[in-house]
Amino acid sequence: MNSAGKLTSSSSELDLDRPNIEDYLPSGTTIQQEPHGKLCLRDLLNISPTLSEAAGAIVDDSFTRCFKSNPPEPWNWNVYLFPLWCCGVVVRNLILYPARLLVLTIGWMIVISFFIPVRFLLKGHDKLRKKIQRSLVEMMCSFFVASWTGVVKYHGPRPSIRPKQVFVANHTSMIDFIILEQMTAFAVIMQKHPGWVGFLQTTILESVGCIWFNRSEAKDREIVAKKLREHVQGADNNPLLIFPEGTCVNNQYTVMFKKGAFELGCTVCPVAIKYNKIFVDAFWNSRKQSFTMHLHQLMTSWAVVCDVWYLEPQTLKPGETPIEFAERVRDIIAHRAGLKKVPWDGYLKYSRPSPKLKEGKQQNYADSMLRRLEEK
Ligand SMILES: O=P(O)(O)OC[C@H](O)CO
Repeated sequence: MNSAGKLTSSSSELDLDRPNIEDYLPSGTTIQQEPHGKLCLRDLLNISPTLSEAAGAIVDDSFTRCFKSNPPEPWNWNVYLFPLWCCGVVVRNLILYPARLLVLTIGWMIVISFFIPVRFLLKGHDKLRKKIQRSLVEMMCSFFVASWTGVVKYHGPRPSIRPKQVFVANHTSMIDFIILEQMTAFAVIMQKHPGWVGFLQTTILESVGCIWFNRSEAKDREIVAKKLREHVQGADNNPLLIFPEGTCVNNQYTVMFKKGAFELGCTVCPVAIKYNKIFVDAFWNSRKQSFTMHLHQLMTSWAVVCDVWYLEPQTLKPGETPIEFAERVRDIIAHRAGLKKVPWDGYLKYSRPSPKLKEGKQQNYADSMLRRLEEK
């Protein structure tokens, strides 16, 4: 790449990474709109863009922003709205929640009472057993969606079982998987969880070909890569679903896609998921709450509203690398779901930045300084 090209790409990366300092300034004004005669924090930040960037990185950075929950806007602030809000709290917690819990329990009882006999009695009839298990998993997910009064609009053709294709979606919560699974019994690649979720993974979900791994184990990653290659070769296997961000992002941003799904030599079918935060924020902030508490939050809200788009399948273009392919698909999903792209690896949530990444950032910064000096 020539130096002009390099400067352009680092410039766009810096743009993606630019902090929202204006969010932290008094409302109604921007850095550019200075009130006359009064010296404020804004004036100080205006002295130099570098200082403004540094201050931005201290108060807020694009990585942290990807994982920030969005608390609901308060609307109970006057004398007639407050009693209405109180009624809502009572209805949601004392009427809707128990009713939804009952629906979920009944649903579970139905699924399990069919699942166990099917698993043991249809041992010699693989095709029929797989078909029934697929329907039971879809049914189980439908009960989950009903338990939060999920209002899900699906756009585009429903996925069908075809060999050598992989579905990739942006990731906000484990409920993404439930929402997609109620329509199609995907074989999903996911982090192994403890507790009841882990139990579900290793019993019911394994029956549809789901693959679990521990992202901190390098050995697990190799095994998963091998299992993935085997899975896509099987003509009868359920369609593969991967969340290439590898972690939950707050549905306003999208972090880098891991290249694993894009080097399998398969057709990649992008799926964009956008939640409407009108009643509840569907982002699962796993550092702050367990999945059980996340579900409780959804089940005590009025409804979970979201749109799902099955987008046009994509194939690797001649001369394109898997990383470029991943980036192209990320563009398509980000555009459809209205997500802002940031140049971060989501796994940084769990590990320190590598020297390579730090050097890359330093290089970008040096390039931007050089550019500014050249402009002078
Ligand atoms: O947001 P994380 O990184 O805890 O990921 C949670 C789950 O593994 C998502 O499927």
